[in-house]
Amino acid sequence: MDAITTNSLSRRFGDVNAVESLDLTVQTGEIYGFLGPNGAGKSTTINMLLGFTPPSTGSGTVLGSDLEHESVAVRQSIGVLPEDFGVYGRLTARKHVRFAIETKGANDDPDDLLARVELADVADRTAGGFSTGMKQRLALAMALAGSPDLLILDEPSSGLDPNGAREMRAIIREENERGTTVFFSSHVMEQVEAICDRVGIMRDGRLIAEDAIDSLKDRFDADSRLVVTLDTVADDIVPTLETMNGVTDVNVDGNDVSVVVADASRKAPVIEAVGASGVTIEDIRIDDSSLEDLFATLTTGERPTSRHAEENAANTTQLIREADQ
Ligand SMILES: Nc1ncnc2c1ncn2[C@@H]1O[C@H](COP(=O)(O)OP(=O)(O)OP(=O)(O)O)[C@@H](O)[C@H]1O
Repeated sequence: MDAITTNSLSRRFGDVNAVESLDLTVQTGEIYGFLGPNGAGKSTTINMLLGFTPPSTGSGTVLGSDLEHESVAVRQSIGVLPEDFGVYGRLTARKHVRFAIETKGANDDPDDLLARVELADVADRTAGGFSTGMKQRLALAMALAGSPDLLILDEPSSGLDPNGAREMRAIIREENERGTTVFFSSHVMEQVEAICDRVGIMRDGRLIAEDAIDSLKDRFDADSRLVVTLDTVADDIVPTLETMNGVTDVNVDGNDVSVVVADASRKAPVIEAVGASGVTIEDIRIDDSSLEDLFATLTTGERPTSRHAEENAANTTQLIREADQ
């Protein structure tokens, strides 16, 4: 049995097709990253999986239960970290987790779950005063109650500092090793690339690509970037490289010449051409296309150049900064 299946699942809000004809299969035991830019339809999909938002058309199952007509059974059997988790301000962290355990009919020790998310020290504090990251950790502890077979996490690293994000990844891996299927949405590519078996990429309500990350990179013929550090950068190096077959972009930053090649086999001729210009090569670094570049390619329709990749990296940094605040 697959953990999640959807069949032409669609949801309209007025004129907006938030999700359109979504056919999704999440296999039991995998970590599936559900990607897409803001407004792509990720949360609407998750809300339909959880029975919070009824589909306009289409159907689906979660752990074998119908998402529309058996949503209580669905929510009972899975662990959920919702997008906007609201705490009960006057209840302690322990009471939150105890409530989740009771709801699931489980017998976990609340303090064990709080320890897993590094909140053991604040178990007796009321959650109203928790920071965004602490609330996110508390939500994760609640999602883990009852050792669910499926975790559905909406932007799990949102609000977490880099340490928190790393711990979140470690918990996801541990749960997965225990046999839990994990479905999580994100627009922070680094999170996804680090832990997912497969990813699905949404754009404007549609699933535009779905595969293992390496297969996606191969399929979309992802770029490779080569950074060559020289003792001096000759004036004619950029025009020489730009006219070479397979070179899509050249940039100079100090003594670094960054060259993007559309096909990995074009790297060697680039290095030869640089060497033949009479300068000394001090270092060579190869940066194969990251998921960030691939994401930009698929979700903006543009083929990313180095500049785009830098902007994407800056966006990621900005997201992480925002998450830290
Ligand atoms: N309750 C609603 N009423 C009206 N429009 C909605 C509603 N919920 C979602 N939408 C619209 O549906 C589209 C998809 O939104 P959704 O929240 O699913 O995207 P998302 O991929 O989760 O985005 P984000 O990464 O920003 O959370 C957007 O255009 C959004 O404005």
